[in-house]
Amino acid sequence: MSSTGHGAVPLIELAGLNVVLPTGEHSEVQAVRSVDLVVHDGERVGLVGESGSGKSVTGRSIAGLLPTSPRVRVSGSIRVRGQEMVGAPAQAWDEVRRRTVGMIFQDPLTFLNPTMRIGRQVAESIPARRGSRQRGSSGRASREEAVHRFLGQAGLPDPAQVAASFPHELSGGMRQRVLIAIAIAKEPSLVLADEPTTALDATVQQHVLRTLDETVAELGTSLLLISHDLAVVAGMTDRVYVMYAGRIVEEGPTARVLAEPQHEYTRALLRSVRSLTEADTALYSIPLQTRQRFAQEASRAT
Ligand SMILES: Nc1ncnc2c1ncn2[C@@H]1O[C@H](COP(=O)(O)OP(=O)(O)OP(=O)(O)O)[C@@H](O)[C@H]1O
Repeated sequence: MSSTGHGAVPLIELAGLNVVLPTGEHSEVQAVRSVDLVVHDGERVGLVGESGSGKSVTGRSIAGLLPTSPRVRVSGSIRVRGQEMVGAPAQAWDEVRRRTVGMIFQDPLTFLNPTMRIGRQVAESIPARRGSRQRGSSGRASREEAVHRFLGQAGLPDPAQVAASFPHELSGGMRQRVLIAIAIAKEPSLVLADEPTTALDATVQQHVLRTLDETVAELGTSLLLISHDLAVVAGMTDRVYVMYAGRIVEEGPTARVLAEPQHEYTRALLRSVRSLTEADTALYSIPLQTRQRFAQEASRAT
């Protein structure tokens, strides 16, 4: 039993992970350096750090979505439910993405197929095993019902209309909710959200984060939330990793890390949030409910 009281096999376990990426014909960058990171079932974990610190490359490693160039070098260990994935065949990664990890990225337009109606894109991420029992028109009807339910769960007010739309017909906030619907339709064990609201304006950010917060809670899935915004991560996670220059520099319960940051870089991140708070613009992106929870946890931790 681990110190966090969870079972012995974590959902995700990175151990000593290194990732080197080519940046030019004769140059490369080590984006991830000796990273240890664990996500247990049902946990909400944050990965925070400034732009370029290696968060996305870490997230992509977990989803098997690193660039395919032979010059990409990955060493160390990536375990998904105990199964070693470094060096695993592409089909094994397909399986992880189909069953275990649902992803939400910053830019929905690069993820969505522009020529396919939203309904079909959501339907395609529903595992086949669920539709296979009912064939024919009743199977189609129940699939359509499921698509509408997932779109509704992701906070889209008129699921039927959204399902009939193409991506370009929706607003940025709606497209981001579609990504949430696609991610949860797989009933994944982990929702991996990489800067899910960074491209949205503040009010829409707040709504989308609240939806993500509620949906993850409702489904009981784990969450790995990647963000440069400490305020967002503070409001939605129980444990946080702080990343700087490819390394994890600090890890712990979110409330403790915020209340007693050990690393100078974490203190600097916190100072930037606090100075924004003074200007009354910080925490703008945190849903009210989670902001209150953060405030309570922070006061308990001090
Ligand atoms: N496909 C890629 N090819 C080459 N280098 C890359 C690639 N993706 C990221 N990098 C480099 O890896 C390092 C880490 O980038 P990463 O995107 O993980 O940072 P990040 O913390 O997620 O920041 P951001 O939020 O800006 O994406 C950076 O030096 C970046 O330039």
